[in-house]
Amino acid sequence: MEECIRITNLTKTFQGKTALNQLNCVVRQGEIYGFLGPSGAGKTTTIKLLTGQLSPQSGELTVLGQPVVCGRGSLYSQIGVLTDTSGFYEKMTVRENLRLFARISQTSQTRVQQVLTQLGLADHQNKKAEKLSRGMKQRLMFARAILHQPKLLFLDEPTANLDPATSADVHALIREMNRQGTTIFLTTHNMEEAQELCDRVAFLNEGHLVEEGTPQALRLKYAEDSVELRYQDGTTLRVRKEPEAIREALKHEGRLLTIHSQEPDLKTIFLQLTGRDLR
Ligand SMILES: Nc1ncnc2c1ncn2[C@@H]1O[C@H](COP(=O)(O)OP(=O)(O)OP(=O)(O)O)[C@@H](O)[C@H]1O
Repeated sequence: MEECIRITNLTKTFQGKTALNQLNCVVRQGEIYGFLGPSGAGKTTTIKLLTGQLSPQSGELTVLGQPVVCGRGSLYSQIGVLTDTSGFYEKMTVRENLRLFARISQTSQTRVQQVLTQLGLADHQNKKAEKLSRGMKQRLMFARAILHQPKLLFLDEPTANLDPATSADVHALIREMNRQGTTIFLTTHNMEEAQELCDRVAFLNEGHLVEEGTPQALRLKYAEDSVELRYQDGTTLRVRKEPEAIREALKHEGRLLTIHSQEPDLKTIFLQLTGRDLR
């Protein structure tokens, strides 16, 4: 699979304080890559560096085959960014906002109608942006970010402060965009979100990348080396995850109901690796 993002030995400091320290990672084209870490880990800083809004102290960044140069906008026609500071004009309607952004990004006006429909905004297109619910505002920001059909979309905490139903809608949108070929670089501290959505995840802690892999591979890697057997009479047995131990346990008189492998969730793995919770 082709590379979409390459980060090599990236270091960023703010007034002498290290935010990112010798970071390395590769995002492949077509994947949903989750960049996970607690508050202050350096997630937003990484997005700003990758989108040329900050320059690093050292290291190299390549996005869609081009070296990233701070302040140079040559990538902007191919990437979309959604952060909590992504804006729109409150006093303009949904449609007017998108028509304006379409003009700025030299996107056809027919695309506006397409995006309004795709994001379920068509029925709200004549509403002023300030009158939208939080979930609909998030959709409008998404609409703005994907209007020009970017190959790569950066989503900085796309479901922060959204209720579960709206978050589920946003997840569906992310999946849909990804199905249509957009690579997604997503930051979150919501581990369930990451587990459900991401093809691969990276754990960031205090500016270091401490682990990376598919959610399933990580769960297996950090799985306890024991299984739990549950019998109809209510007995449970925990034995080593080895054929001999399991065979022995199967000799138990009661009728076996289930065998569970003890796989931790991403939150537990992060805690185990860093001693920190993901808040
Ligand atoms: N412009 C800045 N000036 C000084 N320090 C900064 C600046 N931007 C970020 N930092 C510091 O860099 C570190 C990483 O911040 P960053 O915003 O990237 O974290 P984050 O993982 O995105 O956190 P959150 O989940 O809260 O958004 C923090 O210690 C933050 O205080």
